[in-house]
Amino acid sequence: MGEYRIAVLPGDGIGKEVTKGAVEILKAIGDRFHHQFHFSYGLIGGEAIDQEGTPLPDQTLEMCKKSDAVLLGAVGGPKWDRNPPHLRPEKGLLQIRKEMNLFANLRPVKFYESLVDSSPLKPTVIQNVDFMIVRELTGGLYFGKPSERRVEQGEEAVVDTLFYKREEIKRIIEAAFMLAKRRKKKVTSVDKANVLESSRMWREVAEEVAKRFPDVELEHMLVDNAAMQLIRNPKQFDVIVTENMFGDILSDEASMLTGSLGMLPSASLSMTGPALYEPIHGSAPDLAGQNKANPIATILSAAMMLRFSFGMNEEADAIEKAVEQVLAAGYRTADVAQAGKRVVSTSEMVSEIKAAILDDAAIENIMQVYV
Ligand SMILES: NC(=O)c1ccc[n+]([C@@H]2O[C@H](COP(=O)([O-])OP(=O)(O)OC[C@H]3O[C@@H](n4cnc5c(N)ncnc54)[C@H](O)[C@@H]3O)[C@@H](O)[C@H]2O)c1
Ligand SMILES: CC(C)[C@H](C(=O)O)[C@@H](O)C(=O)O
Ligand SMILES: [Mg+2]
Repeated sequence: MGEYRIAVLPGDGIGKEVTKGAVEILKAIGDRFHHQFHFSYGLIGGEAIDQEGTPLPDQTLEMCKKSDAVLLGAVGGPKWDRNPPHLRPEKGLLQIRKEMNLFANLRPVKFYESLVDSSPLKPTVIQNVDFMIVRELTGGLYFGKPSERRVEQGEEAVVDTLFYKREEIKRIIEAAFMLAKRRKKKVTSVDKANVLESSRMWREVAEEVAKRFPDVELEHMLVDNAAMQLIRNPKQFDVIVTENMFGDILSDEASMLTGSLGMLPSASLSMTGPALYEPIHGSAPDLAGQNKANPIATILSAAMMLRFSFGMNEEADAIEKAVEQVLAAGYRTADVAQAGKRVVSTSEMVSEIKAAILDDAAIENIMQVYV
């Protein structure tokens, strides 16, 4: 029996509700496949500021570094929006990404047939969409220094810095090519090379890396065009690789191809240490505490954890299949609700997915007896 230590950081707002759901699903997987998952909980974000005076307490970071994988909900909320920069919940998230060297953020965008009418886009545009956004996560505008307000010639001014070392660009582009090699063999590198020097180096590095992957096609696309192409013809994409902030924006946009921001999971990987799994959405203060949020993005993030961190493909498949089954049966949280479908709460959706996982196990047991 395998034993795995999972650090859970629920964070703020709906982060708590959706991680609670994903933990329940992991427990069901543990029961069905006979794995021991040990969960330990830590503070991050606004709640950590309130209780410990810092958005990422040392204890939380230590616990995560010692774990086999981390599951995170979301951070942030209006309560902390006027705090100084070092006391913002989002700072805790950026710090944990940096401290754990989680440079590669994988955000898969996958179409679900049963949600075809939940997206505002036409079925012909979104049917069979299946691509991966590879977002650089520990560099770029989010981390460059200086980032400050200052006075220049008596005028109030402000600066943020888009900084990358060549090596940081190289490793994320390599990650994208490695993924593409196992997929449809196409990398779209998204940049703003017509304006930004950082993007011109990005393009140069992409071309160097591409030479080592002759069977993978490389295309460059300017980010403004990419934002448009994602809506015009998303089926053209296989792997998109891009800078931190471009990836943040494009992935929220891409979520609407699946019907909701509440559907998109992610994995943040480092070269060596434990990985972190989180939905791409935020703490949704408008839904917090109401048992209305869609837990599927976090549940699918847990499936990514099983696949990438623990090598459990069958277990990850079981979660993904259960999600598909429950959606196909017509259960919907409010964000993807359609006329004639059954609108359920966060906890009801989790129960349905859990039941589908365990029902399947029951069928398997019966088949083992008779077949
Ligand atoms: N990874 C993170 O922790 C993360 C990501 C994004 C935003 N945030 C933070 O969250 C706070 C709110 O930001 P925002 O409103 O711009 O973004 P958000 O992602 O929290 O919400 C955007 C919209 O999508 C909806 N939504 C998001 N997740 C949903 C879900 N699972 N089910 C149903 N609907 C969902 C929300 O109700 C809202 O209307 C901010 O403090 C922001 O910094 C955190
Ligand atoms: C909360 C914020 C710092 C974060 C980001 O921009 O990376 C979020 O939007 C995300 O996509 O994970
Ligand atoms: Mg974002």
